[in-house]
Order: sequence, then structure tokens, then C-alpha cells
Amino acid sequence: MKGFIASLVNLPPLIASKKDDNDDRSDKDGHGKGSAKGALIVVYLFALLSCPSIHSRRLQKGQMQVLTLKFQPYGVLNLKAVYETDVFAVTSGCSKQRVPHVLTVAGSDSGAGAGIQADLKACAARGVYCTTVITAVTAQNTVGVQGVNIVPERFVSEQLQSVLSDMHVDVVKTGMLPTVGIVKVLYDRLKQYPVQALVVDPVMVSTSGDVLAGPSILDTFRDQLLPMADIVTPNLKEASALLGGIKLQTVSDMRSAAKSIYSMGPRNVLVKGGDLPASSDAVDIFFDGLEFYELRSARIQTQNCHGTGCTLASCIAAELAKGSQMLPAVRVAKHYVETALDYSKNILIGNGLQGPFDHLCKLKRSVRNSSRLQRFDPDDLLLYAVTDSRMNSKWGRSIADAVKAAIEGGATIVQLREKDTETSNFLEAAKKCLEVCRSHGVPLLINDRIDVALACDADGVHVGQSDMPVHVARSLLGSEKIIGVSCKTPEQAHEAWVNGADYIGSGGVYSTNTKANNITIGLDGLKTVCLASKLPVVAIGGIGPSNAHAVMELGLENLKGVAVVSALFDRECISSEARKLHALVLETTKKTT
Ligand SMILES: Cc1ncc(COP(=O)(O)OP(=O)(O)O)c(N)n1
Ligand SMILES: Cc1nc(C(=O)O)sc1CCOP(=O)(O)O
Ligand SMILES: [Mg+2]
Repeated sequence: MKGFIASLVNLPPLIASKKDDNDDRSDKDGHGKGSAKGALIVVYLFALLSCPSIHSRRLQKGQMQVLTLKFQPYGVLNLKAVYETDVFAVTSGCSKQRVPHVLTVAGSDSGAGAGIQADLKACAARGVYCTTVITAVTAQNTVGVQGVNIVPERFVSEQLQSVLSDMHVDVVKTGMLPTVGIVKVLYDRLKQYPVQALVVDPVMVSTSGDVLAGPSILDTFRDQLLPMADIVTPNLKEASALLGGIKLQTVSDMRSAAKSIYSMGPRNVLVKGGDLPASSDAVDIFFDGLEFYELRSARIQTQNCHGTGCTLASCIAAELAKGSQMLPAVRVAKHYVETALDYSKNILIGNGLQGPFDHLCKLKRSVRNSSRLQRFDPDDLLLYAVTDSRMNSKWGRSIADAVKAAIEGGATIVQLREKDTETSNFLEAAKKCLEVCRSHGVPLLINDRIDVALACDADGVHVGQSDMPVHVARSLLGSEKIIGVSCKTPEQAHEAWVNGADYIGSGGVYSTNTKANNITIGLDGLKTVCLASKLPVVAIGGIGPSNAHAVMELGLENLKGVAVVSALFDRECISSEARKLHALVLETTKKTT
């Protein structure tokens, strides 16, 4: 009480400082200045009055005081108080933000397709932080489960205590709970530290058919865990086990099972029908106690489905942690799993029948490119065909037909330079061209549009000096993609190399009508750039059958070929023009090397 009175007596005048530049952004444009400051002062006063350790101290002139206020579970607000010469300011400091958080209580899968590893990947893919309590360590691969080592229940309890007591978990998701003791410690800890939602994936049998939790556990599941659960997500075998072994063979059986499991206490039930015989769709039954929902998705033909159950449950948990309602969370999770399975249907990891899938949908790019001998072969620059939308319209050709003809004539690399094509049409055309290029083993690059290149998974991009900087394009596209840059000077060529480009396009060697206001650098300019460049070079600008030999006769080691637009695409027969040019460039290259 003494400290409280002292603090009131010692309170400096509360005047907003004119000098304070660190104030909230709204002050800068003059909006909400008074109200924001007023609110901060009220919070500061409240903190001052309710915290005895602050009351007893008086701020000296020039002294700064930082109060860190924790508003659990929303975050932390730092208040900064400065008492200067008759001016006192209260400002907000960095306000920390809590992030959505799922705790998974499950087994480790050494093959990383299911269990804890799948949960971590699913949460990462869905933008949610994931902590882990490991209940068992399995020796497992794509063939099956070779060994299981159960973590002692007191240590499961210790892990739970560590995470739940400190890290503010939003949602708990359970997977493999191999003993009655472990289910019980989980039950006790959840009573001690209640969370926003509990997602129970009643893992009992692995995809390979190995038993991961015996029948002795069923009673504890039914009596303790299910009544606490916000959703339980059994597959057909697990639903059958929970219901004493009844057969589930039809969608109607699944509905009855969902209803019976619901009567055990969970708020929602999702019976997964992935194993349902004779069904072209994957049908799941969702029951919320009032209504049944038949959730259908395409059945993806793939062996890479190890861990789908864990992933689905983790994704539901992640969506709930982000604030979603239950049914939308389930729908999003199903769609996510379907997308990841579809993306991963052809990846090859392991020799067994139960392959993992790619939660982050990122692995395939390197798989595809590693199947090529090299990511980028500079000799591919020999005859570089660059498309032009206006020329194709003029001649009434689709982009894909034009590209096909150029490749049939001998083009060794293709760039789609579609300056006036709408994005959606460009993307569609790029996909078609990619099919053509892939079937001929010819790389396809996209001019300027990194977004289109990413969307269609093209082999790379070509950018100019005023397009996206090379290092940014590289960070977006990854190390596997080809990046070319236009350079007219040695300095630009050096920059391109430093920033991680694969080749440079240099020109205009001759004047051109294809690109407006283009600066011509001539053969001399091209030579200067080539000599300075550590990267392979392709010449561009006004090049055709009449002058291609002059370009290649420069005989420069890193000058690998010619890039042409009008000499191919503004001609009646693209393939025969390509054939002519290809032969010419090849001949001069052979002569000069
Ligand atoms: C192979 C090749 N070299 C140079 C260019 C020109 O690119 P840029 O300077 O970005 O100009 P636009 O093509 O975008 O008009 C190129 N496209 N290809
Ligand atoms: C797209 C482009 N870039 C150039 C450069 O100098 O960087 S010249 C050019 C147009 C090349 O078209 P054509 O083969 O019809 O002359
Ligand atoms: Mg450009």
C-alpha cells in the first residue's frame, strides 16, 4: 500500500512526447494518434497500479522503463516509458505474436512417411508450429515395420509436461498410443492442461498391416480418450476394432459405424473409407451428431500413400489451431491430402509397396531434373527459338504448333516470349508447349514471367536487366532451374555470373524490328561481352540465315549459339527455316573449334 501511494505521488505528468519517432505508425499519417496514445497510457497506468515492483520506483528524468505485459494467450506487449524534461511518453514496443500450435503425441517412423515425421511435415505445410511427444520409436520402411520400441510411460508423461506447461498448445493430435499406461498419462495431462481441441487418430494397424496398438487398449480408448475428443478419425479397420470387430463394407455400414462411435463420446466422427472395396472415389463419412456428410475425393492411383491417416488428422488439427470450424477443417485436410498424393503419385522412395508422399510438394522438381544428364547443358544454346505472340497470330498458328515445328526443324532450346498474351492463356499454352518440349528432350524457358514458369514447372526463365533480379529469381526457382539474363556490357555479364545465372543472351548484334528501341551492340560489342563473361553466351538480335555464320565465326569459346525470333516465327515454314539455321550454325561451330 505504501508503494502504491508512493507511485501515485511520484507519477510524472502524462503528456505525449513530440520527440518520439518510435511511436505507432498511425501517428505518421495523423490518424488515430490521440486514441492510440490514450489507450497505451491507460494500459501503462493499469500496469503501474497493479504491479508493486513498479510502484516503488520513481522514474528519473531521461530514464526509460520497459514494461513487458503478457496477455496470454494472445501475446506480449512491451510498453516503453520515458520521462524526459517535463515530457513523459508511453509507447508500444515490439508486440509479439503467438502462432497456431499443434502438439502431436505419436510414434516415430524411421521411414518418415507416417507418425511424428508426417505430422511435422503436414503442420509445416499448413503453416502451423508442431511440437512432438514420442510414444514409441519404430524401425520402419516402405516394406513394413521391423521393430517397435515403446517409450516408458513416465517419460511420455515428462515430455507432455515439458510442452504443455510452457508452450501454449492450441490443439493436441494423437497417433500411435501403444499402451494403456500411455493413454492414461495422456488423459491425466490433458485434464491438467486443457487445450482448445483434441484430434484422435486411433492408430492401431500400420498401412503394411503391422499391429501398432493391441486390443487391450480399446477399453481405455473408449472410456477415457474418446469422450475427450473433438474428432476421432478411424479408417475402416480401426472403426471395426472400436466396434468389436463388425464388418464394414458399404457406405451405409460406415454411417452406422460413425453413429455408434459417436455414442462413445467424441464431438465428431470421421470414418475414412479409403479401403472400401469397389469404389472409384475415396468416400469418408463425417458425422457431427446431427447430420451425416459424405465427403468424396478422387481416388489417386498410387502406392505412395503411407502416412495419409496421420497427415489427414494433423492437417485437421492444424486447421483447428488456425481457428477453423470442424467441417471446413476436415474438407481442407482432405483436399490437401488429395493434392499431395496426386503430386507424389510417381515419386520413388524405397523398394516396398508402401511409399511415402511429398507433403511439401517440392521433391519432384529435382527428381525430374536429375533424370536429365545435366541440369543445364550450354550446348543446348545452339539454336535458341524465341516465340512471339504477334507473329503466331499473323500466321494463324498456336504457340504449341509453332514450338513443335521449331523443334522438329532442330531448335535446341525454346523460350516463350509472349508479351501480349493474357496470363491464363499464357499458362495454358506454356503447359502444352512443355509437353511438346519434354517429349523431345528440349528445355523450355519462360521470358520475364517467373510466376508462369513456377506454375507450369518450366525448365527456367530468361530475364532482362529491368526484370526480376537474378538472385531473387534464383531463390524462387531453386538451384535446379535454368536462368538466362540479357547483357549488353561486361559489367552486366559479371553481375549475371555473381548472381547465379546459367547463361547470358547478348545483343542486339544487328538491328531488329522485333524489339522496339533495342540498342545494337554489333559484333564488336558481342565479342567484348563474350570475352568478359564466365558464362556461356547466346547471341541475339537481327540474326538469320544471312548472318548467323558471321556471328559464329567470331570463334569465341563461350559463344554457344544464336537466338532467333523473326527468322523462324515470321516465316511461312518454321521447321524448314529452323533446319537451315541449325545446319548453318552447326557447320560454323565445327569449323571454328
Ligand atoms: C536469349 C535472349 N536474350 C535476350 C533476350 C531479351 O530479354 P529482355 O532484355 O528481358 O527483353 P524482352 O525479351 O523481355 O523484351 C531474350 N528474350 N532472350
Ligand atoms: C528479344 C530480343 N532481345 C534482344 C536483345 O538485344 O537483348 S533483340 C531481341 C529480338 C530478337 O528478335 P529477332 O530475332 O527477330 O531480331
Ligand atoms: Mg524481359
